[in-house]
Amino acid sequence: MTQKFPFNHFLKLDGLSEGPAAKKVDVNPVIVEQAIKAMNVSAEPKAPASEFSGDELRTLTDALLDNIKNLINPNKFHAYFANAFTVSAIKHETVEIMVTTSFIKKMVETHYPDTIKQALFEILGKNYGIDIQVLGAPTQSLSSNAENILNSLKSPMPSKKPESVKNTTFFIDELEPTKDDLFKAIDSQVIEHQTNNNSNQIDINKTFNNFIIGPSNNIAHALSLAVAKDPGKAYPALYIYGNSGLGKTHLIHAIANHIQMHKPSMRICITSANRFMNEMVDSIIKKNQSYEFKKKYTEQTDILIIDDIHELKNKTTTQEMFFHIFNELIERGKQLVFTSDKTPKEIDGIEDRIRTRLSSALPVEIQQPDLETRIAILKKKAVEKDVYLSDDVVNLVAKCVKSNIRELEGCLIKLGAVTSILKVDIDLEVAKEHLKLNEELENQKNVTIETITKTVANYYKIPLGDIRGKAKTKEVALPRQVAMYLVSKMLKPTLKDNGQYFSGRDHSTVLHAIKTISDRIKTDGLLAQQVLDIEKQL
Ligand SMILES: Nc1ncnc2c1ncn2[C@@H]1O[C@H](COP(=O)(O)OP(=O)(O)OP(=O)(O)O)[C@@H](O)[C@H]1O
Repeated sequence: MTQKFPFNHFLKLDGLSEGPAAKKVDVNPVIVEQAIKAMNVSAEPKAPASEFSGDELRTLTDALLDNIKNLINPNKFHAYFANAFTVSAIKHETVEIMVTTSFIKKMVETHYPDTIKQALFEILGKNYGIDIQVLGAPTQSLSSNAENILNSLKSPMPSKKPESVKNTTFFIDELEPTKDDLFKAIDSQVIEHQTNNNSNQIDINKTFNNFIIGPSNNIAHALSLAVAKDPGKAYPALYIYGNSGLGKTHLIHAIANHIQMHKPSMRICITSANRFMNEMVDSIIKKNQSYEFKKKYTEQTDILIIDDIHELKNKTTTQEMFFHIFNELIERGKQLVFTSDKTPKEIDGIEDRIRTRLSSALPVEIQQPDLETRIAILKKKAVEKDVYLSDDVVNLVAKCVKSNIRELEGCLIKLGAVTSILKVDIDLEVAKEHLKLNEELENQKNVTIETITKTVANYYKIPLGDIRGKAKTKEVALPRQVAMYLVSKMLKPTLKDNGQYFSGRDHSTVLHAIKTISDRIKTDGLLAQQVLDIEKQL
């Protein structure tokens, strides 16, 4: 063997084998030795075996980990190196490295090749290439014998060690197959969050205070608050509708929490259409207590809130009961609130008399939140859940997850779990990897000042030239302001560039337009809706 680097030098370094980088675990040194030897047996007859012995490779691994530990963030070191990384061979000018999962291989290859090469240079005094493989994955140079031994290393060590190896310790904890378990733990935290549904009781965590308001939900929020402040009076029946995960359930719990706090004597009944049906079936069929059931909802309820009312479809007996309860509560001046993912017209399988009752309620839609609202929601939830996310990670997630706030929350839960379980900081790469986000795809939607202004012009049915031109009539003034507002919001150009496109208007005109529209959409529901519709088309 030709010694091509000062191995003797680094073998003499003090404390290498005691480096804090790796946790000590008990392993069978005979198996380890066999594994390392086997890894060096090439399936290709011409490929040379490692130029170094198992002991030397182990010492090199320790030295490398010690060195890398000083070069990178401790959390990242813990996640990608401390329990996951070993030098398996050195052939010619290349150091072969084994890691425990393909995710780690990808992260190390993407982010740390230079760090590893620098550390190798510092230890070995010369430049080496690196070749990273996943432990247990078939590689060209591993013989089947080596794979068998690696597999035996990956399975848990027998709890009883042979007498001869007691008290022997090596730094081989990268062989513990724990990463999969960790990822499963992360997934299960997300699933637990998604399926946690307590809507038969008032959820004290869903209040008006932590409901973020934006153009997509400001009217629903305002009407819900009005109902909560003056139940049974302002709007005796409110019907909140919109797609899944946009905050309907949050709002009904906010109403209930507000009433409970400010009018504690009022009796609130919050349920879902399915629970209402199950309770009814239970009380009528099993307990023969139809009267008690009806009494509970008519005489003992001041506020009846039913989530997912569309679930009444095709349930004739439940619809019948609901019809009577609805009428009686309205007659008594009580408050009713419903949510649904459909308008009353769109619900199939309900009787006309139910449809007309539901249609008599004040309808209000919650729409898909815009980017700013999504960012605000993420930031608020991150603080609530004590997960630190940098602004660029928040922006990335909000940009990629558009249609559902529950999904946005799911991302946050996942990132929180990644931080606490894998002990890594969340940066853009980690977020993209774990959430499988593709920012490039989002960016491919080529929104330009031209496309925004054309979309506004089409929406208001006026020629593009008029919006960009000098005319100051009422018909074009508002669309032009909307266009300037959207250009500023979506593209963030300078005020000068923004005005330039609109016949060279100056920065104060653009500033005035942006302020006018952003102020007005907070109070003018119609305009808020128009702006939202245009944004959706872009
Ligand atoms: N504007 C908002 N501010 C803060 N959190 C929100 C907002 N909108 C929705 N959320 C949160 O998003 C999650 C999903 O919302 P919610 O359960 O109210 O949706 P939904 O419209 O009732 O959906 P579904 O129809 O599937 O029941 C909840 O955890 C809720 O707290």
